[in-house]
Amino acid sequence: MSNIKGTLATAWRIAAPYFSAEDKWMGRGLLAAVVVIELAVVGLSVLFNRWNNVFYNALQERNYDVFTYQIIYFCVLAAIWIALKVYQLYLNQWLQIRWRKWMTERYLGGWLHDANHYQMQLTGDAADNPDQRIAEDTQLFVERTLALGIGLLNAVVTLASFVVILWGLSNEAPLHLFGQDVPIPGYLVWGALIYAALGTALTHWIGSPLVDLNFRQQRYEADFRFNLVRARENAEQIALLRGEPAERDKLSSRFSYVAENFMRIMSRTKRLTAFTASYSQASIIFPYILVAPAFFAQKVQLGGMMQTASAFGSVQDSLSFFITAYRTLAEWQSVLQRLDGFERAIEGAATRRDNPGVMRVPAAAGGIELKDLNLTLPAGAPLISADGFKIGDNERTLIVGPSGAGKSTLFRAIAGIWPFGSGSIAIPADATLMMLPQRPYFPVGELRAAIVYPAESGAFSDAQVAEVLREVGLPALAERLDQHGHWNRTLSLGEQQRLGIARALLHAPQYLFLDEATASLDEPSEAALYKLLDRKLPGTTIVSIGHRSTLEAFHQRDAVLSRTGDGFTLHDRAKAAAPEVGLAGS
Ligand SMILES: Nc1ncnc2c1ncn2[C@@H]1O[C@H](COP(=O)(O)OP(=O)(O)OP(=O)(O)O)[C@@H](O)[C@H]1O
Repeated sequence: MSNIKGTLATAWRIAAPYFSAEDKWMGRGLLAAVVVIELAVVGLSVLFNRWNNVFYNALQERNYDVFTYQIIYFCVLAAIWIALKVYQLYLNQWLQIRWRKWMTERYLGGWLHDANHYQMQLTGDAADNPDQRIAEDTQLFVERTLALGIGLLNAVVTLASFVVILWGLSNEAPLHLFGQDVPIPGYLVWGALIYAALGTALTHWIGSPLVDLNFRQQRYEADFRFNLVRARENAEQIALLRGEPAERDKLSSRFSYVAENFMRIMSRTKRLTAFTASYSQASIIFPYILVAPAFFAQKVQLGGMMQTASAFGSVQDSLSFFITAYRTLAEWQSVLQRLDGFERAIEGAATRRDNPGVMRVPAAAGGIELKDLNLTLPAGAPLISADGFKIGDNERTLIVGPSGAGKSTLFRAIAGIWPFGSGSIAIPADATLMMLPQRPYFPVGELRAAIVYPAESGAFSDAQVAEVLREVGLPALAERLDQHGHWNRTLSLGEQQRLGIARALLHAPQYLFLDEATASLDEPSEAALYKLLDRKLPGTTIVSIGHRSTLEAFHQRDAVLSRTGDGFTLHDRAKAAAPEVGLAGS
């Protein structure tokens, strides 16, 4: 019971916000229309039920006039029923797409707000495969919630209407056993109730493992898809390393989880279907068995018996709602669990972002200052400490240190996406920062948009883009600005790094952080790019991470991460006299 309450509370938490959002009037209006149509459909089924009585009596009495009248009456009812069904589906789908659009935008907003998506990945929150949650689960949630909600409404209203009819029919055709009337008021209603209650309990008993199995199935499918995408994205590496057999084994093993779990679903579904199919077949003859004694004792006409069978069928259908909807319910519950986990993961990421261990505070003066900073890994192991380390405006600083010391993590903390640790990073309010990694990201699409990312495609003129391309040594690309492509795949890493510098030149941030951003270039090209940065971005503070000693010449200041205890400490290194070819004054 508490499980049902919990599930309904979760469903409400996920579903309700749409109906009080900006689109609420449209959403409520469409929902109301769908509900009203459903009620009208139930009303029609009551009329159809009465029609049974009159129609079959006319047949029994061979009354041609009543027969033809009833055929015409049936056609009118059927025409109205068809129109209602058509519009019910149409309006239902209209509501589905509006609701889903709203939910998708909300989830995209939460997931891609600040660095929530990164935080969720960092801590491995219970939100594997967000793509599946946003794309597939929202669609399933909206569709299944409406199907189940409307189905339940239909079941309740049908039950109420037909219980009354069945009660009346029980009086018309009293239970007749062994030549005697057995006066049980509403015995047809009780018969239907007992029959459905037994069926529901057995269905739940057989089908309950399906909830968990469906949940797992979705996860295995998503894992398999994710690994296929990774293999596609890393095709070159896999081909160069001749990693195909390893990939094939890995993918086959992922798929074996999909197949094994599916086999379990199949065997469970087989048992469930065997039961539900027998149950629904039995329910066709069950009412005749109940009424037959009264019919053969001439206590009731053929029409009465047919009406009873039809009413019994309706009561039976509505009471068996849970049985027929069991698979949908199981799937719906898994979808609920996944969306709930996703919403919680977004909330968790937002809470961590709002209460980070590492505070970013506005710097009173210019520059960036690391105060009593202790960065840790997500699990709490110490990584870097730095206290009173200040990077002055316009300064060019090179940070060196052993691999894995935490240099990139320091950049992440300065960018505000690494919350683990303590202390603070003072940085001017509204400062513009740009991080250039070793492997810059270019969205798939037009080259122009890939270069100016994350700005809009038209934020810079073609002349500006062409100019920086020429300066970074890629003049040929200026001819291809309109071309669509997967630039991370087609351009060499060196070209990608040049494009990264081009992006920095266009955006001209106040603070530019280069994390081995020129490491794939030869030393003369790297030197040329650093000189270009110095010339074109005179007001920009530059902090670089690099392993090459030749980089020192382009920075006024060297900082080093050296091991102290379990972690590393950031401190200045006395700079050896370097030839004046560097940025400062070259
Ligand atoms: N999300 C994470 N979860 C756990 N450990 C992490 C995570 N991200 C980074 N690390 C670990 O933190 C340490 C520092 O990583 P970081 O990338 O900052 O090193 P780095 O000094 O930039 O190394 P390199 O010079 O090789 O690029 C590494 O040991 C890395 O394995």
